[in-house]
This record gives sequence, C-alpha cells and structure tokens, in this order.
Amino acid sequence: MFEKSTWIRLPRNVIVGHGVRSSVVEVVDDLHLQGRPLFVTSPTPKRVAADPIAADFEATGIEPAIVSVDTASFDAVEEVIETAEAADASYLVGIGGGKAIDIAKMASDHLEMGFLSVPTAASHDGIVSNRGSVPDGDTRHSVAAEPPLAVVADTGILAEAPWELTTAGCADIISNYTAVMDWRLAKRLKDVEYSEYAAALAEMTAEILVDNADLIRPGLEESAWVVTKALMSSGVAMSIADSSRPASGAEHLFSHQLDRLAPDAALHGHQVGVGSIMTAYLHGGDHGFWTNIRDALSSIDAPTTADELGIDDETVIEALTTCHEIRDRYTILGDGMNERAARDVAKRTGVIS
Ligand SMILES: NC(=O)C1=CN([C@@H]2O[C@H](COP(=O)(O)OP(=O)(O)OC[C@H]3O[C@@H](n4cnc5c(N)ncnc54)[C@H](OP(=O)(O)O)[C@@H]3O)[C@@H](O)[C@H]2O)C=CC1
Ligand SMILES: O=C(CO)COP(=O)(O)O
Ligand SMILES: [Zn+2]
Repeated sequence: MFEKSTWIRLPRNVIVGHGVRSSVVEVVDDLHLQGRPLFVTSPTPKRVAADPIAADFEATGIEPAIVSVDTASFDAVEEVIETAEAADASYLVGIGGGKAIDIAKMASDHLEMGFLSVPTAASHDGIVSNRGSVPDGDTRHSVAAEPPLAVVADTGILAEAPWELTTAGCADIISNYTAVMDWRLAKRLKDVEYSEYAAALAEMTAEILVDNADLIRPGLEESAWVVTKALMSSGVAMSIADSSRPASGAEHLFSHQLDRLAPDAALHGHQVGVGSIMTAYLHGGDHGFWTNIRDALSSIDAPTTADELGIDDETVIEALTTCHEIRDRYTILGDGMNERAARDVAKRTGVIS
C-alpha cells in the first residue's frame, strides 16, 4: 500500500523589486491580517526599514509594536513572544538579516501567528525557509518554524546594504554544492530522508548564481535582484525537503563551530563559503571541483582564506576537527577529522598558510 505523504509550506506572496518596501501595508491587507503587528528587527535594519515601514502603518491608523534583538538565541525568541503578548500583537513582521527573520519565524510558530519576512540584506537563504537556526550551548538546532505568509524584498534597500552582506548571501548559495553532496552521501550510507527535487533545486540555484556572477557587482541593484531570487529558491528547496539539508552540510557545521570559537568574527555566508572549499576537497574526485568553488567565491569578492575571514589558522583547525559534534547530521566529515588531516586539507586548499 502507498503510504507516503508530504506537506510543503511556502509563502503565499513574494514581492521583490525596487521600492516595494512601501507595499507592506498593502500586502497585509491582501492577506486579510487584522490588528496590531509586532516588528521584529535589529538595530541597523530598524533604522533603514522598520522605522519607515512603521510610519506607513501609522499613516493608516495602526501603531506597530517594535522589538529589536541582538542575538539569534532562544532567549531572544522568548523575549519576542513576551513582547507580542504584552503588545497584544496579532501577527509578526521580521525585518532585517538572518537573525531577525529567524527569531520572528520561530516566535510566530510558537504564537501560532502569521509572519511576514522583510529582508534588509541579501545575506542568507533563510528569507523564505520554514526553518530557524539557533545556537544552544555546544550544539546548534535547525528548528521547524512558521514559513512567511509573504516576503517583501526591496532591492533598493538590499543594494544599499554593505556589499559584504550580498557576497555572504552568494557564498551561502554556492555552499549548496557541497551541502547536496553531503546529503547524497548520507542517503547512501545512512539512508536519511532525501528529496531529489529539493537537491536538484538547491544545486541548480547555485549553478544559476555562478553563471550570472558577472552581474553581481557592488552598486548594481540588479545584483540584489539576482542574489535575492537565488536565496529564495534555496529557501524553497529547504521547505520542499522540510529540512535544511539541501543548503546545509559539513560547511555549515564548520561555520556553526566558528560561531562558537570566534563569535562575530565573520558573516555566516562567508564562513560557510570557506568551509565549502575544504569539504569540496574532501569529497575528492575532480581537482576542478574545489577550485571551481574557490574561484566562484573569489569572483564575487567573498573570502576564500582564514585570513580574509579574520580568523586565525588554529581556530580553523579546531573548528574542522570538532564541528562534526555540533549536531547529528552525517556528512563527509564522518566521525571527525584528526588534526593532521585537518591541517592538510586547510593547507592544500590555501585556507591556511
Ligand atoms: N533559517 C534558515 O534557513 C537560515 C538561517 N540563517 C541564519 O541567519 C543568520 C545569518 O544571517 P545574517 O544576515 O548574516 O546575520 P545578521 O542578521 O546578524 O546580519 C548581519 C549584519 O548585517 C547587518 N544588517 C542587516 N541589514 C542591513 C542593512 N540594510 N544595512 C546595514 N547593515 C545591515 C546587521 O545589523 P545589526 O547588527 O544591527 O543586526 C548585522 O550586523 C545566522 O544566524 C544563520 O544561522 C542563515 C541561512 C539560512
Ligand atoms: O544556514 C542554513 C542554510 O543556509 C541553515 O542552517 P542550519 O545549518 O542551522 O540548518
Ligand atoms: Zn547558511
């Protein structure tokens, strides 16, 4: 008897383009959302987007509550839940980078409220995904969460954000190549749940981004357009898989461990990009594979070395040798690398000197 079933949760509205920030009120109306929104943001996104959007709401007689978060943590999710209850909010709007959007989607899941995703940086592929990523002591959870009812991505705002945020988003996408290789390996060796559609979409997204690398230049609003579409496509792959597997393999474990060992040293996307160079090398095969990843990263100005990340060589080795313990996710790292092997891969790929 056939007993399989799937439930794919995706945004109902996706609005991308120049000046669409001013459509948030209209989108809320289109979704028939009533009552008071709570904006979940962080300091810079508050200034560049949340405050002007709040003014648009005030002009219609609605005064949004606003909470600004500093870290991606369960404490921050709790703070948002308490603020939503105290403010009698009826839906949430995540306005910012990956941190603010992740916290909004997890809080809205707990509150059983809808949420809108308004990215201010094309820096991560959690813009549409139905998952949050939160560090918790020695581990890092990929938490099932509410997908956005709508995404409003203003390419004007995204293009004005610091260039390195956009290159971080590109690197998060390029890392899909190794994430999918890890996923296929885990399917073969551990028979984990696997979706060929999600894997193909994640890979194709990386492919299209790399093919359009010459359009990705600072000061070009079209870059924000190209990168944001890729970030959304990658997020949809995660939603189809109902897992972050299509976009998160060993290179993400490496980055999550760097977040613990060297907090705030570099952006998420930049760390996973450098991790991807090394895990591509570990996957072996064609010499061109890891060099292609390195060259794709450098063609869009993303870091390819520890030095460029602002992280010292020994921290890279520590992260490589311990990051398999971060979570129960089988990857090319298997049950861990020893120090000699880690130093060898980091040196051969030029990540450390
Ligand atoms: N759920 C998922 O599927 C995914 C989740 N993630 C998560 O997302 C996070 C990484 O996202 P990322 O965006 O790099 O992290 P942050 O949200 O921390 O943003 C990075 C920096 O960009 C700043 N910023 C954001 N927008 C602007 C702007 N328009 N102008 C100037 N500065 C701006 C932020 O300012 P400020 O300091 O004021 O906040 C912050 O300093 C990680 O926690 C990662 O785990 C990543 C990928 C997928
Ligand atoms: O960053 C992600 C995909 O780009 C997902 O993060 P996790 O590794 O926490 O699942
Ligand atoms: Zn990522």
